[in-house]
This record gives sequence, C-alpha cells and structure tokens, in this order.
Amino acid sequence: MPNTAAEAIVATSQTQKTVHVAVGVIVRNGRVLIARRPDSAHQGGLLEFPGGKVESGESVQQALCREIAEETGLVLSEDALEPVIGIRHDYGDKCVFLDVWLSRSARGEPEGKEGQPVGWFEPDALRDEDFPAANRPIIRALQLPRQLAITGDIPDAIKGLERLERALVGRSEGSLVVLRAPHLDQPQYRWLATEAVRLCRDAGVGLIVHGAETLCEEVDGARGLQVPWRVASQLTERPVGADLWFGVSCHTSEQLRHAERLGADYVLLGNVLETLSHPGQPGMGWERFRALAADAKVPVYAIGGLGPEQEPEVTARGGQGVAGIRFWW
Ligand SMILES: Nc1nc2c([nH]c(=O)n2[C@H]2C[C@H](O)[C@@H](COP(=O)(O)OP(=O)(O)OP(=O)(O)O)O2)c(=O)[nH]1
Repeated sequence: MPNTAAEAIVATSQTQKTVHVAVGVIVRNGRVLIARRPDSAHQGGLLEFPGGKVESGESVQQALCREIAEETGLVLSEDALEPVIGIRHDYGDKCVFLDVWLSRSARGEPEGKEGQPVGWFEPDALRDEDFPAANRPIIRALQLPRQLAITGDIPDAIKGLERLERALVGRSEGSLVVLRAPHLDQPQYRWLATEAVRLCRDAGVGLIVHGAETLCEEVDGARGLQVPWRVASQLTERPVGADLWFGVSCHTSEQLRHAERLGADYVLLGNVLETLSHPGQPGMGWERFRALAADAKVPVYAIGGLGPEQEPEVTARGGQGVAGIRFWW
C-alpha cells in the first residue's frame, strides 16, 4: 500500500526527512478538482491536486479528509477513497512522498477556503508544465486506463485483423489496445497496424504499436509505442513525442530506473503470477510487485496470470491496473 511505502521511505531516508503528503484526486462528472498553490508556498503559483501534510498520528485517509475540508469545504468519506499512486520526489530543497487517493463521492460545492482559485478540469486537459514536477506520473495515472489489453497469438496479418475486430466488441470507449505480433515481419506488421488503427478508431479505442522504436513514424494514427525490454535496453532517449504514449516492459528495479530515465509514461511489470503459457514458472509474487511499484516514478501495470478481477489487488499494491491477453483476446 502507498501508506506502507511512505513509512518505509521515511524510515530509510537518512539524509533528508521525507514529507508525507496526502493528495486528493476528486472526480465529479469525469472532471478533476484542481487548485492553485499560493505564490508564497513551496512550488507556489503552480496548479495542484488539493491536499496537504499528514500529521503525526493520522492515517493518510484521515489527513486527506481533513485537508480537503479545510481547503475546499468538500466532505469526503474515508472508506470510499481509492488508491491512485504513490510518488517519491526530491525537489532538492524538500523531499516529498505524494500519497494519492481518488474520491468519486465528495459532498458539497468546492470553494477556495484559503483564497486559492479552484476549478474542475478534464484529465486530458492537464498539462505537466502547470504542475510541480512530482505530479507528472499522477497526471499520467489519471489519463491512462486501468486495463491495458494486449493482443494474443497472431499467426498472420489477415487472421490478426479478424481476431482484433471480434475482440474489440467488448472494449469500452477510451481504452487502449497494444498490438503485439512478434511473429510478423515488418511489412506485415505495418499493414496490420494501419488497418488496426482504423478498426480501433471506429470503436473509440486507442491503438499502441509494439516493437521497434521507429514504429510510430511508420503507422499513422497510432496513439503510442510500447517496447519490450530488449528494445528499451538499447535506447538512450524517449523515441516518441510527448503527444504519444510510451510504455516499457520491465522485470527488475534496474529496468524500471532505465524506463524512467527514458521518460516512459507507463511500465508493465511481471510476471506477477504463474501464467498458463509458462506453467511451473512462478511469478515475482505480490510482495515483490508491491515493493517495485512503491519505488517507481511512473504508473505500473501488473502483468502475468492476471485478469480484471484482480484490479483491486493490483491498485492496493500501488499498481495502475492489469495488463494482459487472456481476459479479452
Ligand atoms: N497538495 C499538494 N501538494 C503537492 C502536489 N504536488 C507536489 O509536489 N506537492 C508538494 C508541495 C509541497 O511541498 C507538499 C505539500 O505541502 P503543503 O505545504 O501544501 O501542505 P499543507 O497544506 O499541510 O501546508 P502547510 O500546513 O505547510 O501550510 O507537497 C499536489 O499536487 N498537491
């Protein structure tokens, strides 16, 4: 849990005390409540998700309810808070652990109780540069879906397209699909991806291409690029622009750090559990997943032997959600 991770971080930080901050993503009608930090505050003048420091003896949920009431007048219910992400960030002059929780059932009308402007924003309208640097992964976490659907076996491009068309029927609008087809050669993959972009667009779904770092330039309309670790390990910089998603498959903390340096928007981490395709090979397990996700500065999808029914187990361990094949393909 982010809560536990915060305690671990505070305990291990020898040089500088880490400030544990309860941060609220308050959602109403699909929009998120944003405030402006006072000019005189740390990171002043920038936008923020309302919240504040966790006082000693308080749980993060208690702190959040208190801070939100003090700052906005809204009433949150502790029991209804959902974990979003936990981010440790060193500003140089201050080290913070942002412990981020989401509320969909805030009661009342928000007002800036401390004189700060507040307003509701679409998640897609949030821009990194308007917020403190630590907020980048929070913004990504809000814009990314909880499920990442990855294509399964694609023996050839025609069959792959037929299969995708059927699989897309169950996908909700705004979801993302990763087109993974390692058995196709480059021309076949490009053809399939170009057709798949069209199918996905009709279904209101975003298509992420998978494989070589140049693919986004070759497939018009792709919403992003996901690379296996083999490709990521050869990269020295982010291969796509800020307007596209960039995801990296990782297995270890070193690989996670590399993905962060590349500017990944999300990572996949696994295998968490044993998979049907690799029976007898145990996954890294929940405890390892939790530890690695707690350290990550980027949303982490859990992959390997998981379905949507395990989403609460993943998010409770600091993960963004579930990535996989079997639940939709
Ligand atoms: N509330 C909030 N704080 C953030 C965000 N991003 C971010 O880096 N921070 C940092 C800025 C501050 O260093 C710290 C929050 O501390 P704060 O000063 O707002 O906490 P507080 O309300 O308890 O303040 P105070 O008692 O000192 O007035 O976390 C964010 O989105 N929301």
